[in-house]
Amino acid sequence: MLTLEKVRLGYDRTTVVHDVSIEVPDSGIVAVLGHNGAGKTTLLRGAIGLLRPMAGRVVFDGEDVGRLGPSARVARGLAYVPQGQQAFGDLSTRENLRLVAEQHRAPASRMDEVLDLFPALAELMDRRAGLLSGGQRQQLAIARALLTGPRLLMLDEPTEGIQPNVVQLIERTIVELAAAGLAVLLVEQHVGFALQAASTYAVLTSGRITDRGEGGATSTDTVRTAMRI
Ligand SMILES: Nc1ncnc2c1ncn2[C@@H]1O[C@H](COP(=O)(O)OP(=O)(O)OP(=O)(O)O)[C@@H](O)[C@H]1O
Repeated sequence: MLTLEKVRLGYDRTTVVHDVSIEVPDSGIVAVLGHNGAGKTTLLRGAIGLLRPMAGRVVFDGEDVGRLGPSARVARGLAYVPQGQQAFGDLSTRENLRLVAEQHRAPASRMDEVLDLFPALAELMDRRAGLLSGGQRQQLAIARALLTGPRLLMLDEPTEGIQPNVVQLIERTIVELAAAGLAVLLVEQHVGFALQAASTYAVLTSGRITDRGEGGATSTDTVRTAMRI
């Protein structure tokens, strides 16, 4: 579904991601694992169109989308949940959701499905997003991405800095979404859940892929060695 072909990304004259190739198939979870500063966020920013590739191609459903901006890529079925539980803090949960739903002409049934996934949000519809906990705001951020009706969901460290009970909920939801047919590209610095849930993984070290293979707990030792942990 999404192919990054020898993609080079960076800022001004600094190259951060060096000719990286990654294939995300039509279904299942692909994990990109790497330490802080490895270039994981930069890679996702290139995939969604916040950064233009300096070299290489970003191909989605056979189309080279490398020159398209984020809205055009979202319209084609890509969605991106950045790190840090972003939402419009002054708007309520409902307003945050409605903004996306209206912009993407989401049918009412999609809103119902999303709220079924995150029942806690349904109880917090009138609360300002700025007053939500980190875990609640992360659920809101994923819900907003799902309202765009994606076929591929890209998540940047979705459980970072979140209380443990919500971590489990988010992990369970990611697995459920993937089981229901959504393709997922999950970027993580922690090996545990991401590797276990993934069909395939790649280790990113200083902007280069240093190891890749099949997901699952059996790959843990290989990945830990590749990441030097
Ligand atoms: N806007 C920017 N301008 C210049 N350099 C940047 C910018 N954003 C990130 N970088 C640099 O790019 C490198 C990779 O950062 P990136 O955020 O992609 O890594 P990461 O693997 O996602 O790390 P983390 O887990 O800390 O988010 C770092 O050296 C960082 O300082």
